[in-house]
Amino acid sequence: MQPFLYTSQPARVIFGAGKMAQLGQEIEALGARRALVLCTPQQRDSAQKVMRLLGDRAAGIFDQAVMHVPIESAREAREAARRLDADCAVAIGGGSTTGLGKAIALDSGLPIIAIPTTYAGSEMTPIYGITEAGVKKTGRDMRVLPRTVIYDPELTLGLPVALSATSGINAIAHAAEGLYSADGNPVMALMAEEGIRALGQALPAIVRDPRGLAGRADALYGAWLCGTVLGHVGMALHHKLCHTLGGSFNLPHAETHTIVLPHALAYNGRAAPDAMRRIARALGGTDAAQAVYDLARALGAPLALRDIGLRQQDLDRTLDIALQNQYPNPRPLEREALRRLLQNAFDGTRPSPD
Ligand SMILES: NC(=O)C1=CN([C@@H]2O[C@H](COP(=O)(O)OP(=O)(O)OC[C@H]3O[C@@H](n4cnc5c(N)ncnc54)[C@H](O)[C@@H]3O)[C@@H](O)[C@H]2O)C=CC1
Ligand SMILES: O=C(O)/C=C\C(=O)CC(=O)O
Repeated sequence: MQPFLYTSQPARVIFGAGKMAQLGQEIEALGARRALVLCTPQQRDSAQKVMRLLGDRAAGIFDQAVMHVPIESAREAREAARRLDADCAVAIGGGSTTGLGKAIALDSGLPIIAIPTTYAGSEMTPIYGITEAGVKKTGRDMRVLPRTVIYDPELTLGLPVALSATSGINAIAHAAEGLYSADGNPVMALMAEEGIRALGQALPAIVRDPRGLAGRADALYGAWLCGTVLGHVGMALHHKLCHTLGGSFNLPHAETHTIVLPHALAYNGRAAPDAMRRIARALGGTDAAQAVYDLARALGAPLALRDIGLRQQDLDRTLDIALQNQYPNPRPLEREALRRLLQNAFDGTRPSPD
């Protein structure tokens, strides 16, 4: 056993079909009276359901959550919270909506209740991201960690199959990098392997039967575990590359993670054999990188960066940005090998050990 440091973060998690009905009690338990409900324009119906559920505890809806939290929408949401005299916020949606709640909490300390409807995992982390003048900055601050999280699989029944697949692999990426994190620990390793296992079984079940509650519940369970890992330990090369591709080329978040992960794992394979063994075991394969690639292919997910809007001429710039700052990674960052990694991800090649 290697030496480790383990710090746990407070979490109140309510899990189960129909559990959204408990929201009023949870707001009361926080000592709050007026909730601002946050959502994307596409999920306004869900926010209206929350409003009806809350009755006179509902302060209003702010429905302008967008991916990567542009500072303008963060400012508008903060202003709406002040104008409506909200003393808490309920974020119903994926990582973009939770991220907007975090931007409010960072500024005001307002407690957030998260009701996740994708598998991105932001609800379990003290990580925030805000985009200003085309540059996305992320940071960690305990003020933004949602105080209560309600996982209700019924709310995910309408998540399109394509987004379910890529969002699920976004979650697997948190756990995979958690397994070789520079500040990993045995508790997070247990959660990571179990999270990958749960998602590896649930995602094919969702593709077969998108409205099957059992598959949806298992995927949300996996997302909770993987999100917890992201919240507790540092990430590495894979998240750095995806952050660069999302922030600088506006590539879609979950799809980018899905395409890059097998190649990042192939790059790190020899430097992190124990993590790779655990990832492969969790997915029932023999090679971690290939098992993730084969899962994505079986789910019908995109496999090549060229298919989601990146251009060949963007690869060198991606590499330059990703190499600007050093960060912990099991294998040192080697320019030529990383360029090969990016080319393989661009082409969608099945990875082989690098
Ligand atoms: N701070 C953190 O710890 C983390 C932050 N993120 C951030 O979250 C964002 C991505 O979040 P995602 O969840 O991937 O996407 P998202 O929150 O942007 O959602 C994608 C789309 O799916 C819709 N949607 C969500 N749930 C749905 C459902 N159940 N049924 C039908 N439609 C639904 C949304 O309204 C939106 O149009 C990125 O900005 C990423 O950086 C992601 C992971 C962790
Ligand atoms: O970029 C953020 O908002 C913060 C972290 C993540 O998005 C994690 C991830 O890349 O999935």
